[in-house]
Amino acid sequence: MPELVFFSGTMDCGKSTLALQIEHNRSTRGLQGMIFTRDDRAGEGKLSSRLGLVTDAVEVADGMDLYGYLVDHLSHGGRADYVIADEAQFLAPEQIDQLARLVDDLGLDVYAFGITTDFRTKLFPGSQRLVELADRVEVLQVEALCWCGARATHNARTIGGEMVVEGAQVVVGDVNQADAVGYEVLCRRHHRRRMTAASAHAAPLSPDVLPMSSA
Ligand SMILES: Nc1ncnc2c1ncn2[C@@H]1O[C@H](COP(=O)(O)OP(=O)(O)O)[C@@H](O)[C@H]1O
Ligand SMILES: Cc1cn([C@H]2C[C@H](O)[C@@H](COP(=O)(O)O)O2)c(=O)[nH]c1=O
Repeated sequence: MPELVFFSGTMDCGKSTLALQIEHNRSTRGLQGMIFTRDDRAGEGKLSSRLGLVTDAVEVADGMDLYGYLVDHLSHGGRADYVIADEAQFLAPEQIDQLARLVDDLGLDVYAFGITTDFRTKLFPGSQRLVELADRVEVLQVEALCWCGARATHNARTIGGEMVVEGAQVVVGDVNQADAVGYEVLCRRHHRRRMTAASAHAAPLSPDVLPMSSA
């Protein structure tokens, strides 16, 4: 049965890498994918991973009908055996419905990749719709870690290393941006306390650091 799968996790946990691996494994077996993305850091029409891999993709615009785009592609002699949608948190809820329709009406597997919540821990509308509609939600196996060593579960936005809690929901950016607006993944405890690596290291040593085993 074709499926709509939502692969989710924090920033920097390997979502785009997995998207590229799925694409590689299928394309080397002669299958052809339709790859959608939106606002990838590498630029328009790109799906990129921090491991250095990049592939071309169709840049999704506001109001673009993803179901209509596929039907048009197929009716003009194009081929698509499966669909990948990266940075799916940036898609509108209607576009997620269109992805579900690709599964149900065209019988295509659709693999969507994205972060679930924003820097204020609020759901992105596209991710909310994916949680509502997906056949499966898969949390990535590779754990991103908070500076304290615990599993990172939340995304913080930072300016000069300090966490901020106000601003637009969408600001394209990256982790490890020391000076500019950037992002850092944190465990919930340190997200709640607004403790980034920079602010924690500026503070006296505290029990917030996980104990290290001497074994
Ligand atoms: N130099 C490196 N060596 C090994 N793995 C790396 C390196 N740089 C990044 N990675 C891996 O790539 C992951 C980020 O992959 P990426 O697909 O860009 O993440 P996402 O799309 O979830 O933001 C990191 O969690 C890490 O596992
Ligand atoms: C938390 C958060 C993130 N973003 C942006 C920052 C990046 O451009 C992407 C996430 O990309 P990744 O491949 O998962 O690292 O989302 C944002 O716009 N708003 C936020 O709150």
